[in-house]
Amino acid sequence: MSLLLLNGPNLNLLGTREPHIYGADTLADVERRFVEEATAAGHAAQCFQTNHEGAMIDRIHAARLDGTRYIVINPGGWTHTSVALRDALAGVALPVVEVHVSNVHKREEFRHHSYISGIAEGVIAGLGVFGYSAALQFAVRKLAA
Ligand SMILES: O=C1C[C@@](O)(C(=O)O)C[C@@H](O)[C@@H]1O
Repeated sequence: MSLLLLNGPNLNLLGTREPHIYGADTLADVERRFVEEATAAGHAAQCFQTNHEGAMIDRIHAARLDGTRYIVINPGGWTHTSVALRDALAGVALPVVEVHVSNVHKREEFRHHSYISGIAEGVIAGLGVFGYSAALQFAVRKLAA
């Protein structure tokens, strides 16, 4: 296994949640595409979504030992609140790309700050669900370099 896609709280509602902001694709669509695109690029992939911060932190810790070489994460609302999530990602020392479906910088001010960006290799926001594919392509390139 080499690529890990993580989605935080409320992203299980993709496709039905505020579709004018997040679009019509579901999380299942996003995860299927991620695995297909990873496979096409010669990498295994796993996907995980949770609404529970401790469960996300446990999954990140497990990534140390399961062959994960790159993490793509949409931390959802934890982006703007969670030192613990940042510490978990920093703690496992795996490269991270942070993805936001919406352009958080165009939205409410409380969405402008991210606890995650400071430890991420890159940040993608506002490209819709294509952002996950862009992050994957970037990770694949980095792993080949
Ligand atoms: O849950 C989310 C989704 C989000 O991460 C995005 O994908 O645009 C943006 C966050 O501000 C929000 O809390």
